[in-house]
Amino acid sequence: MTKAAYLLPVVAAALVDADGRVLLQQRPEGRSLAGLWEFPGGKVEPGETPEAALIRELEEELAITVPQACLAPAAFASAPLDDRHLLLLLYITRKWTGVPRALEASALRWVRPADMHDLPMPPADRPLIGLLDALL
Ligand SMILES: Nc1nc2c([nH]c(=O)n2[C@H]2C[C@H](O)[C@@H](COP(=O)(O)OP(=O)(O)OP(=O)(O)O)O2)c(=O)[nH]1
Repeated sequence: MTKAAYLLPVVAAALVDADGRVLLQQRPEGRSLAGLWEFPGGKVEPGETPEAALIRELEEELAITVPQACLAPAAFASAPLDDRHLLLLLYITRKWTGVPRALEASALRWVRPADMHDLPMPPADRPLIGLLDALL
């Protein structure tokens, strides 16, 4: 059996608009995976629930507020990431307050899942595209 690497829990959101498009953000220069298009979110801090972490990240990154009841667990990804092992929990949300602004990302873009195949995304996100397409 392969020895498990240190698990890195990350939460992310597929914000879905009325046309079934999903908000992606571009990781800025100077960070790991720079230039790639990702789902907004980030690392779960020690002592934080996944949902609280996601609500915090969405405020910090996009200046939007999402009620916990509007976060629907949807899919996950499991992939090696450097010397750790990423466990990415993806939630779907269709309701939030505020207009998303790129406070940390270099750009935002609304994309249909079928069109995500043509965008550079982190390798862990690839299996999530088909799952999202089936769910939306
Ligand atoms: N938010 C988000 N992170 C993702 C996705 N796919 C993926 O591999 N990741 C990785 C990138 C990061 O290593 C980690 C998210 O943590 P973070 O966004 O808070 O990371 P960070 O830039 O602050 O820190 P670092 O990676 O530069 O060390 O998960 C995704 O779709 N959304």
